[in-house]
Amino acid sequence: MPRQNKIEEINKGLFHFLIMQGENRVLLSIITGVLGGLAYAALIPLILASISVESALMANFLAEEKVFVLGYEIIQPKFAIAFLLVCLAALILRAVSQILLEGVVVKAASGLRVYMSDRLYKLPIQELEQIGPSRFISAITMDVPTIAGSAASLPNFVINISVVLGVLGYIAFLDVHMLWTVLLVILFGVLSYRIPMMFGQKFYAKSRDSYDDIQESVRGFIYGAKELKLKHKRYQEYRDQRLITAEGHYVKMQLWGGRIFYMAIQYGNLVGFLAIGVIVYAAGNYYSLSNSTLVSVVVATLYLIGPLANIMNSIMPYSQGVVALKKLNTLINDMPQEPVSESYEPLLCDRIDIKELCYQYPGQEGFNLGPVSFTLQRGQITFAIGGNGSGKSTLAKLISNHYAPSEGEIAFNDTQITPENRWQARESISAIYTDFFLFTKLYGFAQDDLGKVESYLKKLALHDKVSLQGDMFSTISLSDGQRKRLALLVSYLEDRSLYVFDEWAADQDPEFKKVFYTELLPELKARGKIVFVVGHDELYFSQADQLLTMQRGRLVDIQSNQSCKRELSHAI
Ligand SMILES: Nc1ncnc2c1ncn2[C@@H]1O[C@H](COP(=O)(O)OP(=O)(O)OP(=O)(O)O)[C@@H](O)[C@H]1O
Repeated sequence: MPRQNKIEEINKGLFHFLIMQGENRVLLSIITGVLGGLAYAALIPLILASISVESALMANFLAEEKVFVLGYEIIQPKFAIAFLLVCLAALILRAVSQILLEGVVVKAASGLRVYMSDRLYKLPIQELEQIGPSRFISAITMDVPTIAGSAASLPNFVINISVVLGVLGYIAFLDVHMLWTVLLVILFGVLSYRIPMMFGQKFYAKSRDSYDDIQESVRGFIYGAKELKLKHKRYQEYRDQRLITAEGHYVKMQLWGGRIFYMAIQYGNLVGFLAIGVIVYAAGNYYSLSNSTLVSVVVATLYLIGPLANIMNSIMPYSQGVVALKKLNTLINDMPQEPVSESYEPLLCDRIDIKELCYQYPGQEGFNLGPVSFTLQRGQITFAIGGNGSGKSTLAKLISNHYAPSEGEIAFNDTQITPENRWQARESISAIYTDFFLFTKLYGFAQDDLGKVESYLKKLALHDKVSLQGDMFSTISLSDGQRKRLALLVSYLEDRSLYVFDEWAADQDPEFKKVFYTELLPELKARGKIVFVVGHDELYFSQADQLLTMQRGRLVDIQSNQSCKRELSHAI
């Protein structure tokens, strides 16, 4: 099964997911864990047999020559060697079990992070915006490590279960009534222990929900740092109403969850002693156990206390893992995927026909775009203008195929854009939005493309600031306007059919604004590109071959080249 599909097994539960990741290694880890646990359990009958030699068989076995080590006489050397070998086996098997699973868990956690990033790539932009970054960051930085942590406790759980089973087997060998007695006490302990654990898990689930709010409020401290520093009252209110409220809820839920878990764990730790109490004060007498059998049963039960406590203790990380897994699965289920494209070959695009295009933001009633119809032509510059919130950027994101239309169609030449060919359509587009992201490295370019960087840096007046080192920019610590110019350089290098600029010139100085409108855009036009510009720079409307005016989501006017020029002379 391909690795990606194996990661998708996450929705079938933690254990299933692990098995799918580690194939034989998880099973091998369980087998070595079981054997290691049994070896550990075998130590107790070995010790008890060594100190109470009763049977003739045993006496025969012990009849041997004396052995000295460092001047000390070793009594029952055969038992001593067996003891040493079993210790060694327990040590090696338990370590191997943990090392094997740790390898699976670390790789599974890494696979999950990569999987989430791949899912983000396939997530439509509108859902990405709707879900918001906090949930993704919490999932990757909190849920994945919690799931990994709980999965890593599996060998410990298996080892301790085998120790308990092994010791119970020995108790059964000593006296079968004592086995039922101990089993009943353990069963009662485990069942009664589950009740508080269920409540504890509920509190952990609630605390996990608050963690998304904490993440969101920390984002405010990072991205709103300047605004917060300029007004102490704003900081205080934001801190109290967002961070402290979220933290308060998180801490409260964590503490309640922790209190219940720790009380339950302590109670769980007592179960072994409870069993000893029942044996010593009631069952031993009731079943007329000999003194030596009673001592052996009590010692064996004492030996159960540690493993039982470990089993109980591993339930807490497991519960937290279950909560994290649920949270991660909910997020994954909220992440629809765009269909995978069979080809990333750019679509031919000399003309774009927009017909009766409509768009509504998911879950937003207030704003509807469209229906709008117009055509974009190769070698033409189209400006989209209009007031704030009139729908220009929304229209740009529809044209650049980041949003899928609610109704209507977009056709590149005569090919209608569908979910199946949308990835190909995107390969014909280069876009710079107001929230653009600049990668330090020029990813996805051939070495030949980079030859033009030097001349573009000069054209964009960046050659004094930035240079290309290999395929990396020497710096991207630039002013906002300069960073946008660098984004324009990347866009130029891409050499696509359609160029979309959303208020690109808004933070350029007047000199460079002029360069952009009167040199760079006409140059793209001369190269036969389709250019779609969102902007408010009336002074340069004359550069447009087509002027689209938006108002409250409607396209209220389309002017062609000549009327654009008339418009400008009126404005002047
Ligand atoms: N991510 C979003 N989620 C939900 N609704 C949105 C989102 N972005 C914009 N809107 C809604 O769409 C409307 C149009 O926004 P859009 O960004 O397209 O306007 P615009 O014309 O580009 O404005 P501006 O000139 O201010 O950039 C807004 O009034 C808002 O109600």
